[in-house]
This record gives sequence, C-alpha cells and structure tokens, in this order.
Amino acid sequence: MTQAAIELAGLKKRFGDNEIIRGVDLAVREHERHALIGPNGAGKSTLFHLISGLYTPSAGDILLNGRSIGGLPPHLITRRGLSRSFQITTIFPRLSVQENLRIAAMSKHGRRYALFSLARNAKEVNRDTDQLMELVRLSHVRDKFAGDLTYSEQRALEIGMAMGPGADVILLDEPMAGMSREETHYMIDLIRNVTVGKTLLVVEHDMEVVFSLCDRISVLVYGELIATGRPDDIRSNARVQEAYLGEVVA
Ligand SMILES: Nc1ncnc2c1ncn2[C@@H]1O[C@H](COP(=O)(O)OP(=O)(O)OP(=O)(O)O)[C@@H](O)[C@H]1O
Repeated sequence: MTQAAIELAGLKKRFGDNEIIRGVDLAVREHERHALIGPNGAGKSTLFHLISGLYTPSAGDILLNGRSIGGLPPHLITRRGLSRSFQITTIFPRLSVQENLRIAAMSKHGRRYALFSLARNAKEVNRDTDQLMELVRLSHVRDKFAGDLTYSEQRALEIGMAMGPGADVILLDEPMAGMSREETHYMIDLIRNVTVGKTLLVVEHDMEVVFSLCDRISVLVYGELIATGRPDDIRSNARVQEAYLGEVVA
C-alpha cells in the first residue's frame, strides 16, 4: 500500500463557538484524483484553507507525504510540494501568458538563485515555462495579456500557475465554475493530463466532472465526512443519496 499524499487526522476547525470542521479523518492516496463534495456550507473551502495553511487547525493534524504540516504558513507548505488554485482568478491580467507562467516557474527555482548560477537558472526557467505552457495548452496565445484570454483559457492558466512551483500535490477549488458544457469537457481532459503522476484533491459541484475525473470521492456534510469511496460506491450510498446526491442528480 502506498503512503498517503495528504492525511487528515482528527482535524477540527472552530470559529468562536462554531465548529465548522468536526473531526475529519481522510487519507488521499499518492497519485489518485480525489474529489471533495458536499452541500453549500459543508466546510469544503475551510478544509482547503486548513490543508494549504491559510487557516490553523483548532485540533488534529495534517500530514503531507508523511510529514506534519498542520499550522505551517502557506509558503512553507508550497515548498513541501503542495499547491492550490482558488475560486477566484489569481492571474496577473496585464502580463502575458508567458510572463504569468514564468513567474510560477521561477518560484520553483527561487531558492536556488545564486549569482554564478543565474544564467543556468534562467535557461531552466525558460524551459519550465514552455513546458507548463504546453501542458495547459496555451502556447498559441503565449504573448496575449492574461486579461484578454477567454474565461476557460484563464482557468487553464490558473491551473498552470498552480503547477508551476513543481508541486506533486495539487488542490483545485471548483475549477469548472461558470463553464459551458463544452468548456467543462475540455477542462476535464486538460486536468486529467496535467495531473498524471500527481495527486489531485478537487472541490467540485459538477457531478459529471467528479464522476468522470476522480478515482475516489469523499462527501462532507456539516463538517463531517459521511463517506469515502469509488464513484459507483458513492453513487449508490444511501446516506450520501439522502444527504446530498438526491438533491443534485435528479
Ligand atoms: N473565517 C470564518 N469565520 C467564521 N465562519 C466561517 C469562516 N469561514 C467559513 N465560515 C463558515 O463555515 C461554514 C463552511 O463554509 P465553507 O465556505 O467552508 O463551506 P463550503 O462547503 O466551501 O461551501 P460552498 O460550497 O458554498 O463554497 C459556513 O457556515 C461559513 O459561514
């Protein structure tokens, strides 16, 4: 059995008297694509904020590739190999696609910058930038301002930005939000490609995306996981049907 890429152990988050995450245990396996679903307000974003270091756990622990990251700030968690995208777009609109991805690629090399290795690093950064651009299929718009891209191209760029730091664990928060069916299908394929050999944890409301993209699914309801399993098991799980899926898939 492979080691978990992300492990949550008795994880809790309280805001004042309100316990939003109420003791979550979860092991996201290395190299799996794992979806986190649940009704509005279940705590999905809060869980992402905890894993990526924006929030500090009230109790419990978070392990990344077997090492505790609970309470570490976001930049140190990124350095340990975890990267995330946000519900809101986080690209630089007045920079080109190439410049945006270059910034992301540079953050991978940042710590190794030294006077005598500048030239070599610049070459590596350029190579990584081109690779990223190909991976998210934006080479044909490399010189366009990010702000002038179509909506789905911007989301693809955002995924490229998240991949840039060389992360092997990727968190995507509602990557399909606001997309047409056609754009959604394109994006499923793109995400499948960019996450080969990586671990993906994705929050997504679109059940077609979840069922076709992910190996396993976890269902969060009122801050507690009520089920984790393969798509077919989740689809036929009576508790999940009652708590969530019944409302979503007619
Ligand atoms: N900083 C905060 N302070 C107080 N309460 C918060 C804070 N952040 C989130 N909450 C509360 O936690 C609950 C869970 O919110 P969260 O955004 O994590 O849910 P979600 O499952 O991501 O919902 P959605 O699907 O609508 O995005 C909500 O009741 C929200 O009001």
